[in-house]
Amino acid sequence: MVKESQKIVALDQDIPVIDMSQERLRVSMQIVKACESIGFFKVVNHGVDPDVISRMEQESINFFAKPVLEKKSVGPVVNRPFGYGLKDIGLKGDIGEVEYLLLHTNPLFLSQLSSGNDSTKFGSAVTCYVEAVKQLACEILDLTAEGLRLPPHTFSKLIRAVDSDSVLRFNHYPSSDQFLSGANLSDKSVSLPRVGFGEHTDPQILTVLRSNGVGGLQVAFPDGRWVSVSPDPSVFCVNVGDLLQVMTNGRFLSVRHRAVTTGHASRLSMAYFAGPSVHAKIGPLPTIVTAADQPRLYRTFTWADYKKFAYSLGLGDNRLDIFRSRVDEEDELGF
Ligand SMILES: C=C1C[C@]23C[C@@]1(O)CC[C@H]2[C@@]12CC[C@H](O)[C@@](C)(C(=O)O1)[C@H]2[C@@H]3C(=O)O
Ligand SMILES: O=C(O)CCC(=O)C(=O)O
Ligand SMILES: [Fe+2]
Repeated sequence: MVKESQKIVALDQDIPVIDMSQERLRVSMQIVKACESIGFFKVVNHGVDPDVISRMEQESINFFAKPVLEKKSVGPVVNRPFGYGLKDIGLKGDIGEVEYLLLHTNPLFLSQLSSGNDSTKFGSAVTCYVEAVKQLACEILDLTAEGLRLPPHTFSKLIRAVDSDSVLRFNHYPSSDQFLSGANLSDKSVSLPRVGFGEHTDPQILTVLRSNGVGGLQVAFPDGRWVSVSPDPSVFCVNVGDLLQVMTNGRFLSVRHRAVTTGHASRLSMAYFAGPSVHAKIGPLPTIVTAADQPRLYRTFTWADYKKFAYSLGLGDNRLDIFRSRVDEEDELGF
């Protein structure tokens, strides 16, 4: 159950909606402003083919409608956290009213993807969707770099790397008649809303999320308000991840967010987490540190180090603080 202190006090009129069909300079300035002030925004006129989206949505509806045993057998067989999950999030005992499918987006993995009889259709829908959202993520990152007056591919080159460690996640928050714990609304002990996906930040560079028309996503504003994002299947929600906060030396905010479920209808979300190669060295960009005349806030680390540490913690724990620079530390990054 969501605690009293964590309840929503605002709806999303304060969330920036960025029209990507505007003049490029304007879009890039709006993106930078949104990343600095909240770390979250919506994009419209994003150019992603609606057929690619609706095909992916239909395939994920079909997937979650299957019996649990079949969902668990989605292949190729991989270790947790990948594959189908029911309520368990991560490796540290976090749970939520959610079932999900977590896939690595490496093309070799996607080419082997199988999900029962409809494997080819499912695999091809995923491949097309990943290609489209990756393209969108790279475009947004290029605009971001331009807005910060950095070389245009500063961030997107990390995502375009052949060994980029990007993942795709499908989340299904069932309606109360399908609650995963077996409870239903006629049971007076069931308190609503319930936590679907607990409060957290996304560890990667950038997240591009699309949902059906059912709400549930909430973002924490810097002033302490939790803002409920109104659902719109035609937009993509974009949020800054931990690595982008580090690379911008804290200028951009990796926003805390969560998903709650009211049980009125089932929510389906699909999130693409754009990440670098596990070997990539991540640290504050020297130009940003110098230009802003700011002390360097974070050390340099590899994405592999960061992920390993993230998985040793719970969902809502602060991961970034441990990577803060010590005062006596030199800037050792040759980025
Ligand atoms: C508890 C955890 C689950 C998570 C990895 C983590 O250690 C902390 C972040 C979680 C998160 C949030 C964004 C993505 O959904 C995810 C796949 C990711 O990369 O970081 C999940 C991880 C997960 O569910 O395995
Ligand atoms: O389902 C949602 O809207 C949010 C999911 C989320 O934050 C995540 O998968 O990391
Ligand atoms: Fe998230």
